[in-house]
Amino acid sequence: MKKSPLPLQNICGNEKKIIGKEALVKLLRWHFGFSDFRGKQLEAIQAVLSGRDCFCLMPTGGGKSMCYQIPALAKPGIVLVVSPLIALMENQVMALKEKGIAAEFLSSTQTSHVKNKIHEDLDSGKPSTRLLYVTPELIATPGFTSKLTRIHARGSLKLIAIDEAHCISTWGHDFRPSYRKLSSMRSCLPDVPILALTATAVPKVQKDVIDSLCLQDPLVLKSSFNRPNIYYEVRYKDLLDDAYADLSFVLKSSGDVCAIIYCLERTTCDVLSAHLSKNGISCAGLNNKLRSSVLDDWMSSKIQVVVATVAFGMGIDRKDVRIVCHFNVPKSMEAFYQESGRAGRDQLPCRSLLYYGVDDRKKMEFILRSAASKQSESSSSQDRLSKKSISDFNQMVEYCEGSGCRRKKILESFGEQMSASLCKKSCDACKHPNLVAKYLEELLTVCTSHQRNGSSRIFISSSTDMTHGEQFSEFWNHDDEGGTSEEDISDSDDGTEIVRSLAGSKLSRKSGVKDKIEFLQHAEENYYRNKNSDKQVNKLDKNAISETMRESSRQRFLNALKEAQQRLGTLSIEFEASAVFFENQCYKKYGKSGKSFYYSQVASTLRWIKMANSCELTDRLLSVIPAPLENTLPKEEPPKEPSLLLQNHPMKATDVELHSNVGTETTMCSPLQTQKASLSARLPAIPSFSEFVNRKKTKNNNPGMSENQSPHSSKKSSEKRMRLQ
Ligand SMILES: Nc1ncnc2c1ncn2[C@@H]1O[C@H](COP(=O)(O)OP(=O)(O)OP(=O)(O)O)[C@@H](O)[C@H]1O
Ligand SMILES: [Mg+2]
Repeated sequence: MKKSPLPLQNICGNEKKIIGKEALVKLLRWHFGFSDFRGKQLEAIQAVLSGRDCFCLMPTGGGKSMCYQIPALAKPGIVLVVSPLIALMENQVMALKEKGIAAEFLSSTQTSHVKNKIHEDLDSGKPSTRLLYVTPELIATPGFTSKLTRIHARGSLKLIAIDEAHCISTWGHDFRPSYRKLSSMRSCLPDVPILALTATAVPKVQKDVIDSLCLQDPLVLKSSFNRPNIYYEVRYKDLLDDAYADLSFVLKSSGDVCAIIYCLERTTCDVLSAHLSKNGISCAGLNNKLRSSVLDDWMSSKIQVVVATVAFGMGIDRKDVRIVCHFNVPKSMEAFYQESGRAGRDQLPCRSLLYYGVDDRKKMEFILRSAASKQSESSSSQDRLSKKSISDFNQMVEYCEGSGCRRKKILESFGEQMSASLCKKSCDACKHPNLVAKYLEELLTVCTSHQRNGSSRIFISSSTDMTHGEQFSEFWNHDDEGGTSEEDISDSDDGTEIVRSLAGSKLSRKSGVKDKIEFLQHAEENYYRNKNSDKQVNKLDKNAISETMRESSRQRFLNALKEAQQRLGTLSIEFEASAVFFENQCYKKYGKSGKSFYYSQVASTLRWIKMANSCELTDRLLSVIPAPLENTLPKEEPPKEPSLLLQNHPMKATDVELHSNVGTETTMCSPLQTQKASLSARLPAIPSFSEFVNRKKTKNNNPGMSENQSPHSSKKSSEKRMRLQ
């Protein structure tokens, strides 16, 4: 049941004075049911309520959100919360609304109807909204800045909270270019206090955050990074027969506990989650398509184990995570600390498990070196980034390959001194020192013998595609952030673009060492060539889809279809024409939007081909290419509005007829048609992301309109929406 807000008369007032602890605790109890403040919460709250800037460094799960949620309830007016992820904003707003607190968020995922209502409230002079969550991209738009200035002029803006503030620093592990734009807030809204919150800030990042946000004489609050309830442990892949089986065993023997497994690549997530599920573990891989449903199932304990890339979890508040496993070595101690810190937010005992492999290490080193060059154009800052990311990663390697207390290593990497006795045997190195020493010795032997045999196994397990130096991803590229988009793109696979874009290798397990070395040399040459030529390429060209890219996509479709044939046996399709068809579909849908979207569509179609059975494949191709399949498709049709393409296609009408005939006139159909009919009944056409979003928007905007209803009437608005994307 919703709780009405605690009357504020006794506590509120716009004047900048310290509000007493008692009144604030009363708010905490009334709205959140907690008996007292934790750590430095109270100090942070009192500081911002008195109008002072504050930099708040608290460990993951330490309760940073409360530092801006209580101020929102203590005084009238709005607290603006800048958050890097749409999923994170949605979760927090939902949780606050359930408590009866007037919180809203603004993002591109909302319908214009919802957005308008929020804007109406903001413009109303006396807004009822207490907490307004926004993305950094939105803050930077001139329209929103002037709106904030107006709200502020009316005296209704009382605090700006910047969550995950380390994203502003290029020294941080999760740098977001869009966060840089927040530096203008101080000049636009000079006397509104700013609260910067983060769980990860080495001294350099801390200084960078404070400087970049122009915090004035901020109260700097720091809590210890120690997470005493986490047991830290490393397992060595090179010493295990089968790391998958080992992880299965660990999870099973821990009981049906809640866990997050982090992998470097999405393909590993899929394979690993399939393996775990086969072994009876309640588990799902968090890929793009299933993203929100898996997240919902995991948050509501329908599934216990989620296998995801590191994009998952920032700010996700499931308290009872008992195991966080890194199946590949993380890129830095900061990243590792943040991710492993998602375990045990309820302060109860939990475990951080890291599977370390020498191959993984080499792969990550390559990725980081290449990523540094991609991120920066000036050679000096490139050098700096490259050195920094490699030295950050070396800390992680030392954590795994070095002897001594793991906890001590974590804390020391954040500049915190700790005596080994503080660990109280809560890491494998302190609890089983002899065993860990033995493992490290064995690891050394394994590595030496690899080197002696010249059989470095770099990249052998990668399955990501990399063709002609182009990387394929199903998600938006953060390169696009600096573009023209006025809205946020914060729901992309956050923070992983570095890894994602460079993790690929087309070397298979079967390639010989010579091939691998040649490939690496080639990659290195390409990398330096691109590095120089990139400078001359403007944004527009970078986003254009060249004929070479298109050809390579066709080739990828062809390969995927041939693989599908091997997997499925006979496939009665014409391969080349089908490959051209699939590529054309991607190009038609996203040719104008640019290569990120185009790749996104190519990648998801490829994944679909890899998973489809022969009926599904035949059906998809039959529904658009008149049988017999011929290579007669126009190669360069202008892009059309996707939903109309689908809905208006002549074959769609046949689909509907066949659909309605199922069970009555099936004898009239050929076996293939019968198959198609039943498939039409089971399988709706796979919508692309934009189709999905547009349909959703259409539905929301026209609640009376059913999904099957012809969209002709709304054609104009659909086109408009497409243009906006
Ligand atoms: N004073 C308190 N007493 C008890 N529980 C609290 C208190 N303050 C916050 N919590 C709870 O602690 C959990 C973690 O809080 P929160 O999500 O704000 O952490 P955080 O510091 O933002 O973590 P992260 O760095 O992972 O985002 C939440 O479930 C929250 O309800
Ligand atoms: Mg948080």
